[in-house]
Amino acid sequence: MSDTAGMPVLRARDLRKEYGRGEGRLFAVDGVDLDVAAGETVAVMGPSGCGKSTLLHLLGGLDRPSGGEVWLAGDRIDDLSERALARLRRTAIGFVFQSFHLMEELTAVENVELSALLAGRSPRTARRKAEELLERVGLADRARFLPSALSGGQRQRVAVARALINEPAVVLADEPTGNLDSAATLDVLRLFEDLHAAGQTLMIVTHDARIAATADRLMTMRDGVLVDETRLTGGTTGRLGALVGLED
Ligand SMILES: Nc1ncnc2c1ncn2[C@@H]1O[C@H](COP(=O)(O)OP(=O)(O)OP(=O)(O)O)[C@@H](O)[C@H]1O
Repeated sequence: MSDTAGMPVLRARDLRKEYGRGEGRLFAVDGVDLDVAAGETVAVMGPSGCGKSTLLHLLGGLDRPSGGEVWLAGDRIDDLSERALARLRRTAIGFVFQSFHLMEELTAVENVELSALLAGRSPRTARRKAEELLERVGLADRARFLPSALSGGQRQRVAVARALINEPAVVLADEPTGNLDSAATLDVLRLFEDLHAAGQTLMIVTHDARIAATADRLMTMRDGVLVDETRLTGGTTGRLGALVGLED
């Protein structure tokens, strides 16, 4: 990686993604510029279909842009080879999805350590780090459970542990609480707040204003473009708890 002092962790310039041709052509992302600083939590909101997931996929190298540039930790990534991009996805970016995307036949600890093994860590190191992370997300006692024996909130916490295991420059979360009830939502939000407090750079796509309220910055998207940007005071669990209405 290049010298990253002062560089945003994530940068997009005139980022575009179009689908289809002719009459059916659709600009899912239509010229997005953004910078996310180290340690910042950014929330992205907007109506269904406005391009939020597409934007996140472009930023995380899950999808190729039709135009524009993506920079991660000082390096341009949109023009990398498939092989280099795959390595980057494994090591520099942590993804959290709405539907968790856990391997059903693997236990919680195996799901978490798999990412470290794929990134080339030794089995012993991968297991140790996976166990530490499960402890950090409050699931030390569920390490040997299969996903089917975990609640939605617990599954998402396993997914967050998995996203963190290779110490990514940024965690990209796409509707991380979209499948969760209020109590589980609060658990996952607390976890994101802990990550934020620990200096993890985070970008969270959400429909949930409570999540957005915990971010440093809220970006609003419409028809493939960022139409508004608001700097927030940054969330705390206490404020969040009050918002969710589940705490004193
Ligand atoms: N692979 C694809 N092929 C064609 N069109 C697509 C594809 N993926 C997304 N789109 C279209 O691009 C637009 C943006 O989709 P995207 O999933 O990014 O929106 P979103 O804001 O994340 O929506 P939601 O909030 O409902 O998840 C939509 O109109 C969608 O139908």
